[in-house]
Amino acid sequence: MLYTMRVVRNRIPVTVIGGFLGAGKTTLVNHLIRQNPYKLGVIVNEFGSLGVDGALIENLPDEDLAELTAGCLCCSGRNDLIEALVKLVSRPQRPEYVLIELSGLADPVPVMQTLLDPQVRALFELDGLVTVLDARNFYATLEQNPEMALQLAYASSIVINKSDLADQELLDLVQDTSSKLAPLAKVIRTHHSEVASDQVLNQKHFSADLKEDVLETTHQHTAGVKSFVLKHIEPLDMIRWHYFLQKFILERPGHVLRVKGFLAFKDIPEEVLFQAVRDIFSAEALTDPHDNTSHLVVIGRDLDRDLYQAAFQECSGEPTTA
Ligand SMILES: Nc1nc2c(ncn2[C@@H]2O[C@H](COP(=O)(O)OP(=O)(O)OP(=O)(O)O)[C@@H](O)[C@H]2O)c(=O)[nH]1
Repeated sequence: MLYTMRVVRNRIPVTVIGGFLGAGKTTLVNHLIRQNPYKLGVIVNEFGSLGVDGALIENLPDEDLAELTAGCLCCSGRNDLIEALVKLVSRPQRPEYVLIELSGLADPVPVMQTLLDPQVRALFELDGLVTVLDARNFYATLEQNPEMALQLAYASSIVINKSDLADQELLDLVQDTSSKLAPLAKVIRTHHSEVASDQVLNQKHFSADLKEDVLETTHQHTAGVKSFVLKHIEPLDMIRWHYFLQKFILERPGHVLRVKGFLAFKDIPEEVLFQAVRDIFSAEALTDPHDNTSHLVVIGRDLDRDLYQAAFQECSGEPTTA
């Protein structure tokens, strides 16, 4: 089974904005709208039916804003989100770029998984997850809600906000901890979510433009989340790779949170950009050659790096008959 997909051009990029309650997500959305880098469509999700966050979005025509107030996107499911996305792009003046602001308690994973779904990817391209942090309350939030550490693992950019309310020492500590929890992310410090749009939008975190430095990520371990890089210089055997994918990634969604990297296969000329968010994965044939070796960044909990490296080494060699 060759499961690669061609890169579809002209998909509308989507950036998901997450972060703890009150961290500065709406402030960031407004700041991005003010900069006007693209014609933006915004989807706002919140728990209550009042649509408060929607009302807080400024300077955006009503038709470019979709409010999902029926429940938390991570619980109410993908259909509401897909409907909102389709509605935004069905307008004569369709947006060039879509922002999704999650509710402060939402798990970003179901939303990212929806955006990685092949049908959704026909029209939209997940660009990245921006996680906004309130620097002053960071450690208290993390202590009271350790699951937040896992949410950071998926971030492509971290905005350490409210720097006006924290001293230098605390900001350094928050930066250090958050980069360990989010080894794939770029970290930006600011106040009032004042971030230049080109620092968080169009980062292509989920596309074939994967930045090389990501692959140099070293082994880190904080709050149970660790990351490491698997490398293989021999081309992989497709059947053995499928076994590895099944056993070491897809069957371990509670442990393997995020995988990203390049794969080179025997007898297949194009290399592949592989991405997984828990048990949802995608693989795209690269149009430009990489270096014809395989590298995967793996982020997860309670993972044995040596076991993973040994199993990944097994992915070359003769096809198994099992
Ligand atoms: N002092 C200070 N206040 C800020 C900063 N950024 C945002 N705020 C304020 O913090 C409050 C919450 O900001 P929002 O942007 O609404 O936060 P949010 O993450 O969207 O909040 P929820 O939707 O409730 O999760 C607002 O009163 C903002 O004006 C900052 O850097 N410094």
